[in-house]
Amino acid sequence: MAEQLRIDRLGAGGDGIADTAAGPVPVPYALPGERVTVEPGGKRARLLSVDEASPDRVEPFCIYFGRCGGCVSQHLAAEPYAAWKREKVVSTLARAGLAPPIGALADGHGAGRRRMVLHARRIDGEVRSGFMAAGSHDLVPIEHCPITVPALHPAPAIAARLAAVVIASGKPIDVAVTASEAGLDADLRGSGKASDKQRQSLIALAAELDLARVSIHGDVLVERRPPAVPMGRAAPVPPPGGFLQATAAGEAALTALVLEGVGKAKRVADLFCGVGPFALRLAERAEVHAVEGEAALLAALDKAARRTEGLRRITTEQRDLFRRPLLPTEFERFDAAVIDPPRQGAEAQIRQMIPSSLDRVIMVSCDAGTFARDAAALVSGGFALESVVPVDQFKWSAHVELVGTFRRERGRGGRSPRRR
Ligand SMILES: C[S@@+](CC[C@H](N)C(=O)[O-])C[C@H]1O[C@@H](n2cnc3c(N)ncnc32)[C@H](O)[C@@H]1O
Repeated sequence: MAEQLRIDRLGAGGDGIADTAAGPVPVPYALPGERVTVEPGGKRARLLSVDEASPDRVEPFCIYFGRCGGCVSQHLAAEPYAAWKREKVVSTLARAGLAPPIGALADGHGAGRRRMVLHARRIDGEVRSGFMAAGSHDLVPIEHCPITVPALHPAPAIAARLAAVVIASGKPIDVAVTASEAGLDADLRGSGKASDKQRQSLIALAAELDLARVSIHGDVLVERRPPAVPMGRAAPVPPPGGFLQATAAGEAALTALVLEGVGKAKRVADLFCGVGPFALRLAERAEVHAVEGEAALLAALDKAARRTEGLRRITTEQRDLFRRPLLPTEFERFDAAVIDPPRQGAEAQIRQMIPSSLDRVIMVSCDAGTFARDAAALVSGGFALESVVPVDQFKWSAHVELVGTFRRERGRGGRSPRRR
């Protein structure tokens, strides 16, 4: 039965929250101050109508908003949106006992997302592609996603054509499509091994659709042009489906903060370096040791570094930094370390940094919770958290990236640096 609620606050995931006598009730797409009618049930109530709208409510620009599970906050005006995202960082750090200077939310969206992972499925005999509905396994077919760069607007139709070659009835296919300088790069996953006939059809489609590269489960079927992504003076070719920051603007904002944090350091360790967006730019002024678990990402970085003139020396090391973090003695040759771990953070690596000779650490993170945990460990180990800047790379989602700059406090722990 429908009921009326008053929304009290905006939750971390973007739902409006009504604090009722029975506990908090999350209402997707509702805003603080609004009176709404909802259908209760499950973990979240369903919004039926907004009876008194917030002055912060705006018209969502995407026709799929509310059905597609990608964006959660297109209905919120720009200023309260930025305040909500920044506040997520402020409160998460405060819960870990940290109150550093926190900058304004930096734009990381720019021209839009340069990669999208589309799901493709056969619906009524036709292969369609799109995103999953919020909190469900239902496919919402889309024509184009307006938060991607224009080059990706044809991607849903392309993904459906590629998936149709390998799709078995009922089984969904994921197609990661990346916009590169040389055109679109598509990687298909979920189909199992493709037959020779299917591989030939995909190669023919790559030519028909003028794609730069097509791969299946990371195995390149055809590379018509190397799908390079410029990073400073260099332009690595990321391996199929390999990690890449979601937007060029986000990568630029994160890199600018990394470069600023590293300052005049002459020897820098770049941990969890990926394909090298930081290492390749840092090497324009410092020697870099780049460490990463995935061999294909490191190989792309190494190849780009060797092809680029005028860079300082970049050495690479494949290493599982969860199981085998760099040890305190290994940091003796560096003036600064950059660390950009996956969502789960870098607990083991941070523990080894504390008793090292490092006096500058720049931590990039896509998860405020694990950032707060790791930052608190560094702070109790003798580092000061000098600044944090939240970066909005995944605009209109609930995610926020952040960059923290740490400097060792004088006389607080750490080995003496080796004399050079
Ligand atoms: C958030 S991404 C950052 C990559 C890079 N800094 C960038 O900006 O593109 C995290 C990186 O950590 C790598 N990674 C994940 N687990 C790892 C591990 N246990 N050891 C080393 N690297 C790992 C991933 O392959 C990925 O490249």
